[in-house]
Amino acid sequence: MNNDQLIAEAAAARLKAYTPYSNFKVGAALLCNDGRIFHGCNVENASYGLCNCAERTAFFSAFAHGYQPGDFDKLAVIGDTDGPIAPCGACRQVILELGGNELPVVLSNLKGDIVETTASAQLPNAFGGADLKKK
Ligand SMILES: O=c1ccn([C@H]2C[C@H](O)[C@@H](CO)O2)c(=O)[nH]1
Ligand SMILES: [Zn+2]
Repeated sequence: MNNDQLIAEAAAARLKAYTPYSNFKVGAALLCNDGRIFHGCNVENASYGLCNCAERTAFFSAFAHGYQPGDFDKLAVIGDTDGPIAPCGACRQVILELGGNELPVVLSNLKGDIVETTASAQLPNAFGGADLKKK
C-alpha cells in the first residue's frame, strides 16, 4: 500500500463526513500492520465541542475492532486545504499515543499536495502517559 493508495482511501472516507456546520470535510485512512484499513471522517454536532475529527474517528474505529497501540503502519489524512491538511492539536495528541512516536503520517489535500511526517514530529515535547507516573 503506497501513499497515493492510502490517500485515495482517505479521500473516499472524506465523502462520508457529516459536516452541516463547517461544511469542511476531512477523511482519514489508518493502515494496520496486518493490512487492514480503518477509515475516518469528521462527524459534527450542533453542540460544536462534540465534533469528532476524521483522524480520531479512524483510530477509535480501529480500537473498537480490537486493534491496539503497535498495530499501525501509517495514517493518511486529506482535506480541502491550500496546503496539506494540518491535524488539530487534539488529534496530534491522540495520534501520538495510539499510533506511536514513529507512526508515518501522510497529510494531503484535494490538489495533490502531500507531505509525510511522523506522529512525534507533529507534536514536539508532548505530554504522555509516562508523565502521569512521576510522583
Ligand atoms: O485535521 C482536521 C481538521 C479539522 N477537522 C474537522 C473538525 C471539524 O468538523 C471541521 C472544522 O474544523 O473539520 C478534522 O476532522 N480534521
Ligand atoms: Zn482533530
